[in-house]
Amino acid sequence: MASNGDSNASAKPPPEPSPLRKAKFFQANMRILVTGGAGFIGSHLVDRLMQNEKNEVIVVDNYFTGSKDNLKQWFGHPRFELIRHDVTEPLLVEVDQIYHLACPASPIFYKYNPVKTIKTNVIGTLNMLGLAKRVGARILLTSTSEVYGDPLVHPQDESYWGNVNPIGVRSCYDEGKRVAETLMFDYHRQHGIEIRIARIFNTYGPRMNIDDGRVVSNFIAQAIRDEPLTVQLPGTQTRSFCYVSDMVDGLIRLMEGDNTGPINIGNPGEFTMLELAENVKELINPDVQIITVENTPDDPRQRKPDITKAKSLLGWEPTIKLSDGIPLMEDDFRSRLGISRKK
Ligand SMILES: NC(=O)c1ccc[n+]([C@@H]2O[C@H](COP(=O)([O-])OP(=O)(O)OC[C@H]3O[C@@H](n4cnc5c(N)ncnc54)[C@H](O)[C@@H]3O)[C@@H](O)[C@H]2O)c1
Ligand SMILES: O=C(O)[C@H]1O[C@H](OP(=O)(O)OP(=O)(O)OC[C@H]2O[C@@H](n3ccc(=O)[nH]c3=O)[C@H](O)[C@@H]2O)[C@H](O)[C@@H](O)[C@@H]1O
Repeated sequence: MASNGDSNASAKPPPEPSPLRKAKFFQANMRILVTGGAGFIGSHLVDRLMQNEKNEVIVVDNYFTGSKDNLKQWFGHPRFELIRHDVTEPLLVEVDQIYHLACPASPIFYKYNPVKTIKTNVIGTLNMLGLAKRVGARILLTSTSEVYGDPLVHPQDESYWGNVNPIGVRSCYDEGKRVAETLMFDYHRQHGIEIRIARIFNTYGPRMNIDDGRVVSNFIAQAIRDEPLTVQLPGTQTRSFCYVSDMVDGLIRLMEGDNTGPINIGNPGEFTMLELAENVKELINPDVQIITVENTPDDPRQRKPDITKAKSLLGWEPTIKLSDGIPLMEDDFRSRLGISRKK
């Protein structure tokens, strides 16, 4: 039985998986559902899952922030299926594992339609838990460091309950994810569902939307286009940036391991936004200007994961440092923007 590393919270055994899983001559693949699989992290996760020829991957996505383009390498593949579907509606598929990522992640997108963001987090997670219960699937939720709000404890470990504004403009996302975590544990305790919760810290890499609005994609696109890097005030706020391949590795280890979580997955290297801008300037365009602009309400002032649990329970730690990850992302952005390096 899985544990959260501290105690065994489950009251019931998990539901039986499909009888096919125990069939003597069963040859078929592990069927894996990835919600939000057309998005940034989801599409990289799909690439990794598809490398294992025992996996069949089903993606559902409503394309709000994701794109079919991120998955075009798998179109027509016999082990791959893509369904346009909104997770706020029930879904009937027969699967063994569910990676539940569907949710807009960039603040400008999750604040665009906050009621829909809440519905996606609450009703969407409820629907995916209902599916997990019906078919006996293991389900992993991609929660967020935003459950810690504007943290008063630094770095953040999983035992910290957070400092979250329940009525602010970010609440649709951070409170939404907190309720999603609650639902996961209630289904685990009440129905024995096998759950996994990853608390993801800021992740970056190729395939982020160029106009995504998140800080790394903004700075890289601005540096390539020779536009000033917009550091939101005060500029001393910190974030810790994890390269997407490390993130995907952590998510798969969590899914395959024996611990429910929540487990922080992120890179503990901590940077102020001014330092990040200086790094991007140095690596991509030493002539670019750095300017300060107004910030948005409730922006967390500091963020850095304590990854002791990920190290000890998953044997995971990040391998790619920011100065190596930024050039990899620059290559992708340059090819999509059609702007080559200056000679
Ligand atoms: N990238 C990060 O730094 C980060 C940090 C913490 C948590 N997360 C979580 O990881 C997950 C993926 O984030 P991402 O950065 O890849 O974001 P993303 O916006 O690129 O991907 C989210 C995907 O979900 C889809 N989606 C949104 N609402 C949906 C709905 N109602 N029904 C079906 N599909 C829907 C979008 O179209 C998109 O393809 C999200 O759950 C996010 O909260 C990401
Ligand atoms: O890791 C997480 O848990 C969360 O991190 C991000 O949220 P946030 O850290 O606010 O992401 P950004 O919008 O990239 O902002 C990071 C910092 O950069 C600053 N920023 C942003 C954009 C910009 O152009 N300039 C700038 O200085 C912001 O003020 C903020 O302090 C993600 O977008 C969430 O989906 C995710 O859940």
